[in-house]
Amino acid sequence: MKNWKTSAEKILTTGPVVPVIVVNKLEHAVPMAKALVAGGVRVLEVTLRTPVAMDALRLMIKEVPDAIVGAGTVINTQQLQEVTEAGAQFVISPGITEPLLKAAVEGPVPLIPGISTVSELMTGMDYGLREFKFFPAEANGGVKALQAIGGPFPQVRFCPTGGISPANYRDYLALKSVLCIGGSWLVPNDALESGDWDRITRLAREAVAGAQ
Ligand SMILES: O=C(O)C(=O)C[C@H](O)[C@H](O)COP(=O)(O)O
Repeated sequence: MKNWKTSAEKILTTGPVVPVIVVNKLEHAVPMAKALVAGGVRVLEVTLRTPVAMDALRLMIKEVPDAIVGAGTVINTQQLQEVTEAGAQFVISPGITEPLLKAAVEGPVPLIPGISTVSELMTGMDYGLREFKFFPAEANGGVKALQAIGGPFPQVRFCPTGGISPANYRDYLALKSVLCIGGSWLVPNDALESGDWDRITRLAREAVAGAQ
């Protein structure tokens, strides 16, 4: 059923934190990705929320081969096709739709869809998926909610995202069902704007070190 070139599990077990990246200026893309890799963070989620996102994705894939670059905020099959053609190594969506699931399981790139209810989780499992984003993690009840939702499904694994910070990410990582967490704090917009790549490397390094 799935012809994925790599597994979602492999992507989500590469490191404990996945930066959720919003790129506003194309020239930020490569130095930012290099700064994250220098800090020990290799799996990078580029959200399709800005006009330059697709170009940023392509550029990071080409220029930063040590990174594992995926697309985030993929919400329909057209975007899925576009990011697949661009060479995205994984795809993350904030929610789950059957057209997206159907297209993804027939395609080559692992999809990690967002779920926030048991029913959404079961829909994804119907398509053979075992790894999910839990979104929006904090607003949806946080660690307690995730524990309860995952309870009946011991084989399922999560990447909680949404409202996670250096103050609470360890609480999520402590759960057996959590492979990694996603967060935007690793790539602050003001650091991008001021070209403070060292700060991004530092944030990445601290996040990885703190997870151990
Ligand atoms: O763009 C997407 O597809 C999303 O799902 C949204 C992100 O997960 C949040 O924007 C995470 O942001 P923070 O809560 O600031 O860490």
